Amino acid sequence: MESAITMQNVTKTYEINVEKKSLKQLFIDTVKAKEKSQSTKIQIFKDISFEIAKGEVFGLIGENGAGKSTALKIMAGIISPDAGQVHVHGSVAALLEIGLGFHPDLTGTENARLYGSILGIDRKSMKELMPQIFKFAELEGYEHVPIKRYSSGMQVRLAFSVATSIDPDILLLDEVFSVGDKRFQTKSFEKIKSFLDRKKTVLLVTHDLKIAEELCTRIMFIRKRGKIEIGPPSEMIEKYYDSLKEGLIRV
Ligand SMILES: Nc1ncnc2c1ncn2[C@@H]1O[C@H](COP(=O)(O)OP(=O)(O)OP(=O)(O)O)[C@@H](O)[C@H]1O
Repeated sequence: MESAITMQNVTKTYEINVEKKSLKQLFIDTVKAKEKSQSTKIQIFKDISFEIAKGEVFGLIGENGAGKSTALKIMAGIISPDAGQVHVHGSVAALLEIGLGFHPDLTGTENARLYGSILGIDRKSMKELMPQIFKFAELEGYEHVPIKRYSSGMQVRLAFSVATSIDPDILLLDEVFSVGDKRFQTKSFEKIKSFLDRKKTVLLVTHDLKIAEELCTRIMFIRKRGKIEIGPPSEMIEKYYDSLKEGLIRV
């Protein structure tokens, strides 16, 4: 198996401030060199290891707050784990939040160019790609309109189109199908499947289990408190349903 991503013994903890202080109090504390306000730690993952093969559409499912986006952000190199190692083989394009990185006052073209440059695509190649980017996104005519005039669906379509048009080795998608209409969804599925045909790797966070089952080759089910299980889509989805049922019974 040729590996696209490996995570080895990864641990991730977030620190959150529990004490609410006014700005004035924070200033006084700083001047008096008082101890930092109280914080609490939440552990998302403890010592997790797994490998994603080249050519997989790998799904991440689990309840709200389980750590799906955190896992994706670690793999995209946006956040670092506290311990452990992450190895990524190939170029990565990440679509993590609606309009992530889009500047409201810049036009669609300017934002696409900026996004491309962040992903390491030179200006000339981006210029050549621009017509097909706007065509796939069904945004022809909106090239020079500021992003703040785009609907959230239009922004996602543009971001998806840029990320897929630059043809990365690994594509990370976080909940991109919750926006956009059915027809665009179908078109996006085809695009993802074409990635699969060309041995590219796609990582997909979704709450839509039908989409997960249709698209994924394997699924990682993240339980609360960071326990992970990886297996065939139908098996993992069943486990997720069972855990949701257990949760309801407890409530
Ligand atoms: N920057 C941060 N600082 C502190 N805590 C955070 C931070 N980012 C996420 N968290 C917390 O970490 C946990 C996991 O968050 P994450 O966004 O990874 O979950 P998720 O499974 O993607 O959730 P959802 O399905 O709701 O998007 C949550 O409890 C969240 O509040």
